[in-house]
Amino acid sequence: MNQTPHTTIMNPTLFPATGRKFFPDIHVIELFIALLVFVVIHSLRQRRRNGLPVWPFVGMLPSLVLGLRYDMYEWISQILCRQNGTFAFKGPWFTNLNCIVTSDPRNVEHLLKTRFQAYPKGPYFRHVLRDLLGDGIFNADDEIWQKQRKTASIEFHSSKFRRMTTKSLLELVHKRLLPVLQESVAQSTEIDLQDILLRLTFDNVCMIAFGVDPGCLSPGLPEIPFAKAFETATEATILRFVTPTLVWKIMRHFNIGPEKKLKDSIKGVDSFADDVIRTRKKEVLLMSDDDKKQRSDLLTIFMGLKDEQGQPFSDNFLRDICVNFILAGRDTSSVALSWFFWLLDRNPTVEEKVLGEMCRIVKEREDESENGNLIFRPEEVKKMEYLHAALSESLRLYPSVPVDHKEVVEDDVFPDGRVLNKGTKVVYAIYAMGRMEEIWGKDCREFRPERWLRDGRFMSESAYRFTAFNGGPRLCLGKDFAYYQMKFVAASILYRYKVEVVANHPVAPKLALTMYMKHGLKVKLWKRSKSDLQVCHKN
Ligand code: HEM
Repeated sequence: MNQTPHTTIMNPTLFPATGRKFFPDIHVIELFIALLVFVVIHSLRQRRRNGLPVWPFVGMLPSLVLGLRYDMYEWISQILCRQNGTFAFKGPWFTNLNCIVTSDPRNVEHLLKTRFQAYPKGPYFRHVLRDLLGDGIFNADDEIWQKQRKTASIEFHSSKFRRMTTKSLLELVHKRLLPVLQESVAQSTEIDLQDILLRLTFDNVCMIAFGVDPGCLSPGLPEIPFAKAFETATEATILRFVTPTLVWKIMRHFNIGPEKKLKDSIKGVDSFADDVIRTRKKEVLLMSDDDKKQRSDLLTIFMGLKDEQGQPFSDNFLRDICVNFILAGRDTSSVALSWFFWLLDRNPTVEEKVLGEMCRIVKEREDESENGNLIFRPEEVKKMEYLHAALSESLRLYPSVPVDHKEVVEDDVFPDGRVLNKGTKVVYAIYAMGRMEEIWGKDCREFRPERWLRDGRFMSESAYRFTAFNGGPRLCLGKDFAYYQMKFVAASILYRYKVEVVANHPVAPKLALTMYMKHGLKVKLWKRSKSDLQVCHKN
C-alpha cells in the first residue's frame, strides 16, 4: 500500500475533504508576528502619549529597569521635560507601582498647600514604612501628625532649643570633627567626607531627639551598633518600594531575605531606643521641675505630655517620635553638605567667593587674636549670605530628598488638567524640578549661587519651585536649624582646609530615601596657610 491509513487519518496537516496541506505552525507564527507588531505599535503610540512605551503585563517596567541601571533621577527628569512636567507611570499588572509623577510647580503647590487635606501620605506608604517609622511624624497623617508637629514646632522655635543646638553643634565640630580632619592631614590620608558628615549629623540629631550622644564621630571612626542598625533598616525598607507587596509580605512572614535583615536591624534600633527611654524615665523621676525645664531634647519634652485620654505617651510612641527625627536630621544635612563640597571642588570661583565672604566677616571682629583656632559666632554665620546661596544652589541641584510622595483620597484635578482618581499615588520629583528650564531658565543645570542673590543679599524662592524642604503645612521643621548647621560646618572646614576630591573618584546618587553619594566622597584635605587667608582677607 502506497498510502498508509496513518498518513490520511492521523496526520492533521492534511484537510480530509480537499487533501490541501494545512500548516498550523505557519499560521501561529503569522498570528504571533501580527500580535507582536500590534503590541509594538500600540506600546510606541502609548510612548508618544505617556512618555514611555507601555507593554502588556509589565507596563513601563522595562523602561524603569533601564532607568535604574542608568541614573533613576536623571531618567525621571528627562521624561518630565519631554512630557511638560507630568506623566503617568504604569507598573506591571497586579502591582502597586502605578502613579502620577509631576515636577510642575502648580501641581506641587496644589498638593502641598491648596488641597493639603486631600493629599495625605496615605495608607500605602504608611504601610510600607510602618515597621521602621511606626506612627512618627514622617509617617503619620491627621491628628497623630498634627499633635507631633505642634509640639515639635513650639520646641524648635524656642530660644532654649536654639541655645542647646548651637552649643552641641559647636562642641561636636570643634572637639570631634576638626580633630578627626586634622588627623587625616597629619597622616596625609584620604577620607570619606560623606561618612564623616553622616557621623556628625547622627550624633548631633541624637542629642536633639534623645538627649544622648552615641559617639559615632570619634577618633578611629568606630562602628556604633545603633547607627549601623539604623542604616541597614532604612536600606532594607527602601526595597519594599520596588518589590510587589505580596512578595515582601511573604518574605516577612517567613522571615527571609531583605525582610529578615529589616527585622533584625529594627530590633537593633528598638533596643537602643528602649534603653534610652527606660534610663530617661528613671532620671526624670529624680529631676526637679527646674531641671526638667532645662532639658530641651524631644524625648524629655514628649515624656512630659499626655495623650487625648490624659495618659502619658506609650514607650512605642516615644520611640517612633525619636526615630523619625533621627531619620529627618541625620541623612539630610550630611548628604547636602557632601554634594556641596563636591560642587565646590568643581567650581573654584565659587569657593573663592565663599572664602572671601568668610574672611570679610572675620575681619570685622574687633579682636582677631583667636584667628588661630577661630570659632564662628552665630551672628557671623547669619551674615554669610553667599554661603547660604551656594548651599541653596547645591540643594536645588541635589536635593536631599529627591522624590517625595502623596496619595489622593478623593477624585481631583491638577491645575495642569490631569485627572486623578481617588487612591492614585502621586510622586513629586524634587530632583527633576531643579532641572526644569521653565522654572530656572536655560542655565538650570549650572551651579550658579548668584541666582539666589539680589544686591548681594540672599533672596528665598517659593517652596513650590524650590521644594528641597517641602512646603505648606508639612514644610521641613528643621529648615532653619539645617541651614545654621550646614553653614557652621562648611565655614569651619573651609576656613581651615582646602577640600580636594580625589581624582577619578566616581560620583553618582544612590537609590535611597535620601540622596546619598553611592561611593561616598573621597577627599584629601590641605591645610590653608596663613598667606592663603591673608590673600582672602584682602579680597
Ligand atoms: C538639608 C537639610 C534638610 C532637608 C533638605 C530637609 C528636607 C525635608 C523634606 C523634603 C521634608 C518632607 C518630608 C516628607 O514629608 O516626606 C522634611 C520634613 C521634616 N524635616 Fe527636614 N530636612 C533637612 C534637615 C532637617 C533637620 C536637621 C531636621 C531636624 C533636626 C529636620 C526635621 C524635619 C521634620 C521633623 C520633618 C517632618 C515635618 C512634617 O511632616 O510635618 N529636617 N525635611
